[in-house]
Amino acid sequence: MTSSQLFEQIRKKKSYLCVGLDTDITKIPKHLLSSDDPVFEFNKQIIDATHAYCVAYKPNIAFYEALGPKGWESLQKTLNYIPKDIFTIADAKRGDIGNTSALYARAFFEQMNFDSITVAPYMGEDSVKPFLQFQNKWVILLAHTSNSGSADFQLIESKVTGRKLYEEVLLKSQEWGTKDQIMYVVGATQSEKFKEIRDIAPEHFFLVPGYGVQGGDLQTVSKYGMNRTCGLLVNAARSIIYASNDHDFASAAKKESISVQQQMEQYLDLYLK
Ligand SMILES: O=c1ccn([C@@H]2O[C@H](COP(=O)(O)O)[C@@H](O)[C@H]2O)c(=O)[nH]1
Repeated sequence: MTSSQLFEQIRKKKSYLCVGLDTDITKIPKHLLSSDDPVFEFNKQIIDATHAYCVAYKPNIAFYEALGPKGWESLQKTLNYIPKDIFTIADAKRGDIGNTSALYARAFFEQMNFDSITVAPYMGEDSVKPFLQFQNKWVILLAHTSNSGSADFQLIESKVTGRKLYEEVLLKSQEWGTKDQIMYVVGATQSEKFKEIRDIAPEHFFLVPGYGVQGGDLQTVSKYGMNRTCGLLVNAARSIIYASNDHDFASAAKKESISVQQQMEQYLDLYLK
């Protein structure tokens, strides 16, 4: 999917919501456990209930690979079930020496056909470049993450440039590919930094986790993070998919995603440049 197709979906749905499919078999409603593939059954009902209100789905790969081959099968079935006009993100946080990265890229882009993958930029250009060789596929680089440990390395200032490590990531990596190939992870919990981060990468999409259970502020993120093509995909996983853990889990997820979509509609009216 291209950035203009993504923006078209955002305008059509008046939403920049990404639903996180972090499906934990120990947390899904008990009545699903008797089905052949409880994880897929849960995801299927969540997708049916939420697809009209979101523009992206982000399965975190850890939740599937922890289940072994059966988990990979549930993941592939989920991916095949997602409507084709919805952007898909493999939250896998990969990145290795070039020849290994090339195989990660083939796994997620060719075998599974995800639109995008999250990548840790720590190993530098040759570890990221192999992911950029695929047409209409995206690399989503970790820039300033939502967790408290993000301060440990990402905020270290270079003695040479005076810039923080996450600022160096944002600046340097823009030389490796275009705004139609690279997005950045910026946590919603870092909302006070969105203005300066947007100034460093004015045109790129940001994937914004950390809203919902982690407490990030949607309005501040939207006010300072939005650009001419929205430029934001705000992710919520647990607050939507576990809105209820009973028979009504899908309708509760629908209600929660409608509520987020309605706020996003207002913010698109207010802040789209
Ligand atoms: O900085 C980051 C990068 C990735 N994540 C991932 O996003 C979701 C958040 O889930 P919630 O339930 O909405 O908190 C999860 O998959 C994380 O691994 C992140 O939170 N922060």
